[in-house]
Amino acid sequence: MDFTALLSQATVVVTLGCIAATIYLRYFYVDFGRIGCIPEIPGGSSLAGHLYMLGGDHASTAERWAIVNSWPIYQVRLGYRRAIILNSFDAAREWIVTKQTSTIDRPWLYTFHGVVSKTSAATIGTNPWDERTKKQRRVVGSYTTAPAMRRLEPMLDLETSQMICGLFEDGKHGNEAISPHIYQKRLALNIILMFSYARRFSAIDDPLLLSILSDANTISSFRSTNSNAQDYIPYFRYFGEGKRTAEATEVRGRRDRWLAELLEKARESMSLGKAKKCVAQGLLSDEEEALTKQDIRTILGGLMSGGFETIFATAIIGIGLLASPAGQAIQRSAFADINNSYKIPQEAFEHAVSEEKSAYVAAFVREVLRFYPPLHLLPPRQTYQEFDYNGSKIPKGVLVYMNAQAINHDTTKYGPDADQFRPERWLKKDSDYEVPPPYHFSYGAGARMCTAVNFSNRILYAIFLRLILSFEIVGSEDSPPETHYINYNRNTTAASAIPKDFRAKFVPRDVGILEECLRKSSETHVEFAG
Ligand code: HEM
Repeated sequence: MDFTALLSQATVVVTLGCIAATIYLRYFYVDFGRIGCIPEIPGGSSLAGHLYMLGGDHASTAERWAIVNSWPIYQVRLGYRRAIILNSFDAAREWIVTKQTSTIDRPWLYTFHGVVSKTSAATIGTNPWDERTKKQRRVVGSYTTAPAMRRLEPMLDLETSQMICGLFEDGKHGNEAISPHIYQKRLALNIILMFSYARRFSAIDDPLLLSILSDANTISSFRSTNSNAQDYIPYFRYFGEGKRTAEATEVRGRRDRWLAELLEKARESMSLGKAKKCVAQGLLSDEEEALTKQDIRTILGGLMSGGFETIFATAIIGIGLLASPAGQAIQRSAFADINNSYKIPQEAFEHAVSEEKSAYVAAFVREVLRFYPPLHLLPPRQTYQEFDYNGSKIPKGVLVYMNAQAINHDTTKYGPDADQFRPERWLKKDSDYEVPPPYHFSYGAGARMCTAVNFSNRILYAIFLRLILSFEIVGSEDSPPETHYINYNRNTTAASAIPKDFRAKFVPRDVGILEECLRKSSETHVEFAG
């Protein structure tokens, strides 16, 4: 065969290949065709859809698209998956609360479910909706009811006091500016560990503590839309992006080891007859729910991943806000309200773990969560059944994202001052904008809402009340906190928004009273598994 014939044969093969690829990408690659009634962001490419157009900060780009197009809800393509993004309070309420039975499912994602969770269990928050998930939710819910929360008070007392004590001592009684991050990290991790396994770390440089913190952070990155193109473009699972799979496999091994070690410790201390009231021991001795090993691992995995970074991130940015110039007036208002709510500061310190009596501090907690949602794009939902929306059928199995950053700053719901941090908005009706439950979408909403809303609000209330009561918090001049609601985030490609580093002085309001409060708190008895 001569060269010209060969060339023309090759041209035919390439042309046919291109036609086949185009037909495949156009008609077979994407899971669902365009959904009629919902506008689509223009410009997606055949293979990646809008994935790379979302840039390095998916929540902010999605928020900008909603604003410039005046589309509170729109559709995009993330590789082969069609996705609906909800950007306004009303759209999110309609889809996630009013139509909750239709949007209760969660998608299967290659990296998280197929790799990270392959050898151990996934988590409740990532599981599809079925009888098993329903049962697991019910079981977790039973550990955060009001009576169950009373059992949490001693551990909350211990951890918040240790955090205050660390800032007081290491900050040389308010003379040196320090970074508050590690104290909040330890607090959040210890509370979740004590709640789940009756374990805690006393040293902030304990190697297991540091390993859990770093692994939890890496695992959370496998849930982000930004860092896992292989979830949406399946071919990457075998080529260039395969290094994410290798990373996921490595961290999975370490995570499995420390989860197994924690469960074994809880089991051992039970067999020694030490009755502890942690979730692991409750699950191991359960006789009512017929829990399997997989149920137990899924529940505990869910607690460890759901609670840690969210509490930590919220605590840190709340402190950053208080330490900023604008936060000084907020500290004064909060301190005045605490003093009005209690006879003496010692009483306020003690009761901070058992009630939420200061309306201003409770409003501060709600405003921190609204303004700085720790998860900007919430864990994805998937439609569970077909339903009607604006005259079109939304098929079963479509991805749905709540953009909490956009929803929580929706000016049509919160008013023109939605981009201002104002706890007062929750205290009295001082504007035409009244916001119904869930008030903000940082905990999600509807039937898959966070199972630990009351628990988390109580933890955050105790942290902020005790901090404001104990200290005047002043940001350092050379390393001040960044408090802009987008720019504060250290890594916009991660799933959780962890605030950038900053330093602050924690100046005791009254050393005598503070020492008395800490002494009293140190007498609280908390049991550990060892
Ligand atoms: C500031 C603290 C927290 C925030 C902002 C938060 C936020 C969230 C969000 C956004 C979801 C998904 C909700 C949805 O899809 O509608 C979720 C689910 C969940 N959270 Fe939280 N969370 C926090 C603390 C905690 C804590 C402390 C725990 C456990 C002790 C926890 C356990 C869970 C569980 C088990 C789920 C899965 C629910 C399901 O899929 O059915 N969370 N959380």
